Amino acid sequence: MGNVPCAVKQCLSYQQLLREHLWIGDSVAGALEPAQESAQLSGFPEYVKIVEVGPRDGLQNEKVIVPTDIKIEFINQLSQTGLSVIEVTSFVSSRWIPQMADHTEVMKGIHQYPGIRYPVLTPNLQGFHRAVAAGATEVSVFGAASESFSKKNINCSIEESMKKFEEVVKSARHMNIPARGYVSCALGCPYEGNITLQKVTEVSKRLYGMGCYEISLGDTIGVGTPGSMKKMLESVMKEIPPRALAVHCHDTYGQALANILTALQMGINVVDSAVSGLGGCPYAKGASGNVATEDLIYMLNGLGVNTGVNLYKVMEAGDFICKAVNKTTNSKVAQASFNA
Ligand SMILES: CC(C)(COP(=O)([O-])OP(=O)([O-])OC[C@H]1O[C@@H](n2cnc3c(N)ncnc32)[C@H](O)[C@@H]1OP(=O)([O-])[O-])[C@@H](O)C(=O)NCCC(=O)NCCSC(=O)C[C@@](C)(O)CC(=O)[O-]
Repeated sequence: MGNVPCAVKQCLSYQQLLREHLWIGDSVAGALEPAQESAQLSGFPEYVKIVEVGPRDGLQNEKVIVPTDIKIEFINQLSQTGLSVIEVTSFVSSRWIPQMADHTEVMKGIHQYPGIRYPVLTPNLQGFHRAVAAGATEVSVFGAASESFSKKNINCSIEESMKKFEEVVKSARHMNIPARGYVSCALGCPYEGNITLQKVTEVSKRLYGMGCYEISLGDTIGVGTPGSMKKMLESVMKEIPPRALAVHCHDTYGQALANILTALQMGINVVDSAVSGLGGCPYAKGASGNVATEDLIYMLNGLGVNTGVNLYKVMEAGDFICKAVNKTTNSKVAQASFNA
């Protein structure tokens, strides 16, 4: 878009610019548009499912409470992008996470489109029952491989958390509600530093064994590297098949895309990300946002991997939420596109 004259740019909305001029440069065109089947590179999955966590992980750490109608509009916009999974909110204590206090209103207010799943976080039975009453049809329990993080985040030990999660997953199963499991601190803990591979594997195995259909391995503080990601996955994959694993990478040290690439090469085909790279856990101080969905799609398009997601529409949703929360996007792709 560098060759679009400035005067022209000012007359056009960014949507027009995106639609009409962004793909002028041949070098980026291949990655902005979904790849042709023939462009598929070997060694990567044909399709990657993106789990969009922006409305939940992306917003939970925002200090200023985002109005409920903005959250609903944000989720409704994301539903128009081709994403098949959008994590919408958390049924947690509003004393712990004030930003998620409107979980019921958000859940009831969004338009739930057929074919799209809208999971929510539920740490215990109380949260689960409230989520179901609000219309949730998929839930996630969220544990940690670090004792200290578990206590800080959900106020109980790993062992205690497993008992609560078992109750949730059992109840979910009786109601035919799929349950996903998170393992935080899979590549490092803000309180304990290194976490052993054995512990990450053990917690993952327990969540999988109790009936979580997918285990999302969280680099909560974004300290992982392709090397540590590889070792961690090798260990976890001894117990859980790759098709039941996802990666959830924060980008604090700028390694998220490289870590995801490593995971893809190892057979993972589910990746969590947040529009505009929003996000962070209030109990993981200093950690930056998730990998930006825009950057992930750009990379996957370039690899010839199908996601079914429209990058332009995701950028528009990212622009909407960034303006609403008065933030600049952390997505490099969005920055390059809007500033070009
Ligand atoms: C887990 C709790 C609720 C335990 O909180 P607690 O204080 O230990 O709970 P409790 O069972 O002792 O009950 C105390 C009070 O909390 C209430 N309570 C109890 N449960 C609920 C509930 N579900 N919803 C609403 N209220 C609840 C309960 O009713 C009671 O209210 P009171 O009688 O005092 O008025 C609390 O610690 C909490 O809410 N923590 C927030 C955790 C959180 O949301 N963290 C961020 C998400 S995790 C994350 O970001 C990481 C991830 C997933 O993205 C992956 C990665 O990056 O690694």
